[in-house]
Amino acid sequence: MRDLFDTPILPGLTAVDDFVSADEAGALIAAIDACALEPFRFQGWLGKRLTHSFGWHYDFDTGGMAEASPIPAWLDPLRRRAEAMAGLAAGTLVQALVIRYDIGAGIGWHRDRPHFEHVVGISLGAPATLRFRRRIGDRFERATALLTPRGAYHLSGLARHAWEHSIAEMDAPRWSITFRSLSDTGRALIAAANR
Ligand SMILES: O=C(O)CCC(=O)C(=O)O
Ligand SMILES: [Fe+2]
Repeated sequence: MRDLFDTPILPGLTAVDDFVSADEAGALIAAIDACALEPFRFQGWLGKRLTHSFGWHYDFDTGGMAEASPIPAWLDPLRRRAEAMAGLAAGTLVQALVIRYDIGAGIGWHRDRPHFEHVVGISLGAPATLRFRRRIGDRFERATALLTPRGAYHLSGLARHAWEHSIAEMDAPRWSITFRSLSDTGRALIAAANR
């Protein structure tokens, strides 16, 4: 994503508009709604956004990773396009998390779990602002990226690892699909847990 002067807003953040067509977006939203969506769970607390993972499931209650049902056929072509957009080899993005944000749902400040490396998100429904912050001494440096409906973004490098991101509570419904690759840390943690 670039500003008026064509410089990236954050190193490691790229975004494209119109990643999926309007027809595809309608079908993807219907397919997400047909998933067994559950409120995001975090240490005994239930979030307002509804989620379902494929490929791998990171459990925020236990801090563990478990294999989940495979990425379904309806997501596979999109995953391939997400890999191409991010310059990743086919088969790299092994997790898909689908989310529905109803009115009043958002996502608080976080960095994605270290088990994962690349993050490619597809935004459906209402536009949203992805907010970024990183602590510099006693203050926060901040940046924002507009997530246009049907657009995609890729987080890697500094945007992925040094900055936190969040989305304010929505005032209209939004759906997202985020594909992730495993990190070396993630592979090591999975191997250690299976020993
Ligand atoms: O909905 C989105 O696009 C962002 C989701 C997100 O940041 C996450 O699940 O870690
Ligand atoms: Fe995230």
